[in-house]
Amino acid sequence: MAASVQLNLRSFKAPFNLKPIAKQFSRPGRIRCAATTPTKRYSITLLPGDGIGPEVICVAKNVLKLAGSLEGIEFSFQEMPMGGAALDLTGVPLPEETLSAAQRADAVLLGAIGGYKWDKNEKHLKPETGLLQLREGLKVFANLRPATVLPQLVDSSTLKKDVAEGVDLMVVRELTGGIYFGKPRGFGTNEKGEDIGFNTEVYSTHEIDRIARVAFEIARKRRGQLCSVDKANVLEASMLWRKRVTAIATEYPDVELSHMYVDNAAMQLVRYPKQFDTIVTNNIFGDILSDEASMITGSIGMLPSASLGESGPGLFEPIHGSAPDIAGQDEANPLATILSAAMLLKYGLGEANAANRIENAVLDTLNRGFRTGDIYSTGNKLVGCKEMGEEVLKSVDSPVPTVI
Ligand SMILES: NC(=O)c1ccc[n+]([C@@H]2O[C@H](COP(=O)([O-])OP(=O)(O)OC[C@H]3O[C@@H](n4cnc5c(N)ncnc54)[C@H](O)[C@@H]3O)[C@@H](O)[C@H]2O)c1
Ligand SMILES: CC(C)[C@H](C(=O)O)[C@@H](O)C(=O)O
Ligand SMILES: [Mg+2]
Repeated sequence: MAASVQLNLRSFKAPFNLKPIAKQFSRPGRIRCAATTPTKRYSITLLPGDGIGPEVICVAKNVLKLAGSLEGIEFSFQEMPMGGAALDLTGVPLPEETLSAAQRADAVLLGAIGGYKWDKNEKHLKPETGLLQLREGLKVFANLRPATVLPQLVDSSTLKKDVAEGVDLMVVRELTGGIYFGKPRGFGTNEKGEDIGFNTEVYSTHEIDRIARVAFEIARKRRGQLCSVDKANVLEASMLWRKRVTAIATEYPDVELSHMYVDNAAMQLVRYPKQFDTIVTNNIFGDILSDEASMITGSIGMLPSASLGESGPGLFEPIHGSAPDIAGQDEANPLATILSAAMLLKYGLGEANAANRIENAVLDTLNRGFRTGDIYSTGNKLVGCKEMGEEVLKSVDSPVPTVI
């Protein structure tokens, strides 16, 4: 039973009132036959990808399906190839059919992509390039990566209990700009005839302003503190970042803004993570800091994410990768993907009740002592990916209190 479930799920509350993005939270769903069957129907594009991707997606799909059905929601799932799986099948990491299926869907749930097999591929034939093309193609510029230390998992944190306990932060990562997409980039030769590789960190005012506004909106709905992380002591793109975030702050007098250099932020995250409420940062710093933040919570296998744009479907994925070292062994922790499905319901479809069912079920499963290897501590029940999924399904099925 989930009656004892207690958690500050602040990180999961719909964070925006930005008008364009807010549409995604209130999307009513399509009524198939309103008079007699109040079933809401949504189409979900599933992109299992590579490595542990298909394992965690299989589990999360079942959880999504059950939580939806208990709230009168029916899903039609369309599974499409992506990443290495798509390379093997079609020769490209993001086939046009996959992108257009994702664009047409109500929401997209991705497992993970990548693996040793494709590591030496040319850039345009890497699974990771497909992921960047997908994010760009869906125009999902705002990547929300909540990191919450669940009371049940304090002992799984690599940090001391008193440092980890109560951590509840949100990394707002800019996702479609910066060094990942900047030009020029490529390979060449320098004046000494040596090979060089180069990338460009570039941000425009527009790109910074829109992600800053998303972050301020989120901070406003959380504890009212926003820390902008940059490298403005060295990088021009960060100098503009700091200037624009400071300018946008005037629209949010109720939010307390601070700035921090990324090297210090990396250190502060393990020194005293409770100082952070909402962090806003660029694409690459957000990638790195969110992996770091995940370990405070116990495992990278716990962290979900939501990537949202101004319109169109959101993209929901765990922050971890394809974990080739444990792929195919039923060892993966599926909770990050299950919690990403909860974010899909809440942020992508505006279905907060079904999302709460999933979040509560995850807590209930942890309360009942089930743990995959990455979050295992003595006295708990060690299970694999599939069994963890089955236990979450049992918890979804039982009555759960609504989380406020
Ligand atoms: N969004 C994505 O699809 C994504 C994200 C990160 C990395 N990648 C790709 O994944 C591949 C592997 O990258 P990596 O090893 O640097 O990162 P990774 O996140 O795949 O794995 C890092 C470590 O965390 C563990 N881990 C990750 N997810 C786990 C889970 N759910 N349960 C238990 N343990 C888990 C792995 O076993 C590994 O030891 C690379 O090809 C990389 O490009 C993809
Ligand atoms: C696989 C890679 C392109 C991706 C990123 O860097 O964004 C991953 O690390 C992530 O965090 O989703
Ligand atoms: Mg990453």
